[in-house]
Amino acid sequence: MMYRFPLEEFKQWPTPFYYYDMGLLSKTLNEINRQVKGYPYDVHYAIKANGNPVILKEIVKNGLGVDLVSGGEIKASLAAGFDPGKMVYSGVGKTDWEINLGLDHDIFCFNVESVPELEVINELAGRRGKTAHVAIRVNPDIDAHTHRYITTGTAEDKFGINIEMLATAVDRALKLPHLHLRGLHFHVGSQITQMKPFVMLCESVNGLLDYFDRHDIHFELINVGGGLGIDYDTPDINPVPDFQHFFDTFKRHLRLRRNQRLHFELGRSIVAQCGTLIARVIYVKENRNKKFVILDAGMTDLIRPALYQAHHVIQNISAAVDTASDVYDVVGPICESSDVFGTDEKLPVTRRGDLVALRSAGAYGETMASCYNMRPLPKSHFSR
Ligand SMILES: Cc1ncc(COP(=O)(O)O)c(C=O)c1O
Ligand SMILES: N[C@@H](CCCC[NH3+])C(=O)O
Repeated sequence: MMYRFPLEEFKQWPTPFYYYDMGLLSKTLNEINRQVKGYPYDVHYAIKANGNPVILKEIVKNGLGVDLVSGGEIKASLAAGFDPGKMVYSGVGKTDWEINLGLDHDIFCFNVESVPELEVINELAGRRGKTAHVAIRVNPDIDAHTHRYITTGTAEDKFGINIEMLATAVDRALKLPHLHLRGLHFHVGSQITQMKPFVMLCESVNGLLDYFDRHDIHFELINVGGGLGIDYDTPDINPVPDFQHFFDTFKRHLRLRRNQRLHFELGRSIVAQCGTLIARVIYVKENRNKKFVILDAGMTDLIRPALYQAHHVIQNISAAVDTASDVYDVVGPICESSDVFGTDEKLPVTRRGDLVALRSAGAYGETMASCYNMRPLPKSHFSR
């Protein structure tokens, strides 16, 4: 059965806009908390997936920490009420002002991606008379087999420190006077739907912990990043991702040491399914071989299809259930040939003024919107 949107309300709001099902977000967060209860696990929300203040408030309320990648994200998470004692900050190119902002707020941990960054954080912490808490981001060289633009954990990617250079980096971190090394950080990629890459990650972590144990180096935490994928094809069948399978993988395969905590940084799996981009049909036009549905939303509102050839389920939510169907390319109004949401989409016969839903758009939708073609940013609305 098709998800029921509040159509009468939608008719009154200017399009395009993001609509968030807050009940689903709450259910998703409850499920995460249920799965980690009783385990030494800390879950951080990767705010890059969605920084909408209303969404953030709900996540704060559910007690999660936050995973950051910029000074702007530090500011947004402070404004939303996240506890700095639960803030972790990754990124290959942290600038001085961003590091200083993190230091001023005594964030829980900088996930450091290079030896030069270790040196800079040490120097900036020293100048403030502080100790910076750090974890070293390891590039585990695991291919998560997702789209090549969203793999992060292979040796060719810019992220983290290669395993063969790790011992030297750890040694350096332990010697720098204004750093406290909390542990190791990993992240293998995004939209991962098979558990195999996570099992491989656990095996890699186990091997490294054995190695450091032998050298009498012990870590208080391991951070395995995020990456759990969602069901883009059938969002109504799997509105809440399979967190049980995900956390069980780590419970079964990762050999945590005594008093060691396991950190996670989940983005997409928390917010993707609760968000939908709602657009209005401006025109339906026929060319020689194609019929086009032209929406008032484009790649500026949701860039994932143009950037990663991603597909979001497209639904005409105005059409009556028994309407005859036709086949269309669904496109936006932007002056780019890649501004296409779907080709050969079977939809009910569609007319100017109909409302169209682009599903599973809660993650990397609103946060990646741009003003290209001098368009305004999309607005947002929330379920009651
Ligand atoms: C370091 C780090 N942590 C967490 C995430 C969140 O990933 P996801 O949204 O796939 O859970 C990302 C993005 O891929 C990341 O780069
Ligand atoms: N923005 C990407 C994922 C990248 C995640 C950040 N490393 C997406 O929409 O799928």
